[in-house]
Amino acid sequence: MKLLKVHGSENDFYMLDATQFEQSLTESQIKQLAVTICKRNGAGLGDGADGLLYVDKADHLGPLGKMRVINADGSEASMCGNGLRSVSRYLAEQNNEQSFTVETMAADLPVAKMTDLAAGVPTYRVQIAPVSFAAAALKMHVNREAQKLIDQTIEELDSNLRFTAVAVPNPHLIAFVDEETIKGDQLGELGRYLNDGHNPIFPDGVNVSFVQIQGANQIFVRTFERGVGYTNACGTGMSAASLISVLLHGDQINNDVDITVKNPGGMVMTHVHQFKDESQDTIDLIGNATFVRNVTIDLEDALNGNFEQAQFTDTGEQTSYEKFVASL
Ligand SMILES: N[C@H](CCC[C@H](N)C(=O)O)C(=O)O
Repeated sequence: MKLLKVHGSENDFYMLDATQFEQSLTESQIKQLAVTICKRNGAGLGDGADGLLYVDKADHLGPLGKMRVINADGSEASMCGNGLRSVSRYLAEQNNEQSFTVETMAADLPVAKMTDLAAGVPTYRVQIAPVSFAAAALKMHVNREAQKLIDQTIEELDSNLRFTAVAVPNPHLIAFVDEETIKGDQLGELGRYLNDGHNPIFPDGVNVSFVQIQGANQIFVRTFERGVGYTNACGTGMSAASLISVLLHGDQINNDVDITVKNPGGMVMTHVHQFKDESQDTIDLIGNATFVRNVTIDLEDALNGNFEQAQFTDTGEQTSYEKFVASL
């Protein structure tokens, strides 16, 4: 079995092209594979990963392929912004196309190859959509079943932070904080509680992001992800944060201009397209699609966590990415 180790802003994944198999994997094999190979601290395949990007033939007519996202804990997400850039690059190079759509759980999304952000840093733009502020779309129960949460405190939380919740379409909870707070572990405390599997607010969990406005059209985003924990970056989190920044801080962060989004893993650009009917809002996410190494391992070995025979071949791209980050 061939895997590619990839990352978007150091949010790293194993990418598996399912079309290599005669026989498709079963749902339980896909889940078991994600949980087994993503383990960190030497317990998984190589350096582990934040999740598994499962690429398959599209069901719909038109898209060049389909992306599924399995978190490190085996839960499936409806969307993955950083992962979609690597999937787009993979499909672009396989099909010699530069602009096309990729099928995801909720929508067939337009993607395109862009000018490299830096030498040796392949760069793609992906559309993040659909957007919804509805509590039902977020599976959120706050403030006595409020239909939306826009820049408000959550009564059921002992926190005086003001939050906004938006699905893109995976669920995100966003709060604007100062530099000191973004460096602390209040984000982790919130993230662990809201993803404990039985809290009454987000029974299905939620990705939680703290956002610091750093200047005109410049933000810093740190995310505690559902099903993963702290990640270096979360593409849908940075996209959601950009949309809410335009909504609540439009004097500093503007609609329809490129926004620089820094994160612990590097930097991406976003571009918010806001419409009167907010359910039509979309966010473009532009950033690296780095292929770090090729991995070959027997499927049964990977499923059983026997990694000794795995073969790793580095592409050399990580050096270029690290040079890019050092230049920020
Ligand atoms: N890291 C991904 C998000 C994964 C979302 C997953 N954590 C969930 O929604 O359960 C991104 O770049 O958008």
